Amino acid sequence: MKRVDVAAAVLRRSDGSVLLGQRAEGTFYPGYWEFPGGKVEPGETPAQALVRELAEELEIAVAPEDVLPWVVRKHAYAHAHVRLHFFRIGRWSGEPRARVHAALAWVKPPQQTVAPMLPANGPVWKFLALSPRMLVSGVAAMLESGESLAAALERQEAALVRARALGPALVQVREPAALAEALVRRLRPHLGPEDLLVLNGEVDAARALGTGLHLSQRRLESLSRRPELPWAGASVHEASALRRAEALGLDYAVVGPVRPTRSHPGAAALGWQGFREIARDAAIPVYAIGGLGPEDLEDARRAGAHGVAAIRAWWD
Ligand SMILES: Nc1nc2c([nH]c(=O)n2[C@H]2C[C@H](O)[C@@H](COP(=O)(O)OP(=O)(O)OP(=O)(O)O)O2)c(=O)[nH]1
Repeated sequence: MKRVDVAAAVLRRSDGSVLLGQRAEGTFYPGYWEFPGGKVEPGETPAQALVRELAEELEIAVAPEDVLPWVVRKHAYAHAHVRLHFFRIGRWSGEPRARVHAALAWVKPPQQTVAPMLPANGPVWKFLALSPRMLVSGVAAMLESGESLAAALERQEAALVRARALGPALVQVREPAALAEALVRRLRPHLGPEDLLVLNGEVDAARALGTGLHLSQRRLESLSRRPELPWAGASVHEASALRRAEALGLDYAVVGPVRPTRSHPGAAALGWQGFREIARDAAIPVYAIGGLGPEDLEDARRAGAHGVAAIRAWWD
């Protein structure tokens, strides 16, 4: 079977909408919607191919440093096995024009207002609903340092309100069961349809609370199937665990620690280079964690991250 490398762009405007193109008559899968891009030519890197394709297909110019690696998906079509290198681009010059597509549309995830999408793109569209900001809760740690439950919940609530001022949030509740429930009850009134809660705990508890699920690397390694919940992700510390999260079809992974942290003092920090090596060619979005805050988002994206997960940065 022929193997083809393809580079595709998630061009995102500041309102969150993403550009899709409809494939023209006379091509493979005519009428289907895709992310702009095309085949990688011999001698090109996928990022170089994308800059060329975007100039040819849309007449826009993108600087190489604005082409940010995101996820790599494999798909077996009847005509070829494709490896799709998706990049995120938030800055370009020129107004996109349909030079090869039948139509162009700006669509705001998660609503998919155009259809059908190319078969390989379903999971990718789902990933676009994930916020770049994950807040990891810390109520148990606050109680350990002598704070009252009321004060700890109050701080978590205030942290969520601050984070949401920047856009939708993904909240990971990482607490013993009784605290988790109290925290979910406290945070939920602040959440809108674009926010997402995941429980670091048991599948049944997540189902009962109506949240997604976050797995530790140890729990990830004990599973042979994806938990049946709409959203599920995992923390991983090495590439082999990331491969497992991908194989189970999880929606995201969290990789770290990037910097030394107070919550995991013994763990060796990866640094951005170590993070980059683990996250390279990941099939699912990867959050960077470990001594990071919202101000690290730009560096994280350059290293291939979907976003930043933070604990203390939000509530300190
Ligand atoms: N550009 C793009 N291609 C995608 C996406 N999803 C997806 O499965 N693909 C597949 C479809 C094609 O097999 C391949 C893209 O190839 P292409 O558009 O350069 O070329 P093509 O097969 O239509 O035609 P040609 O260049 O051989 O004339 O990747 C996507 O979102 N964007």
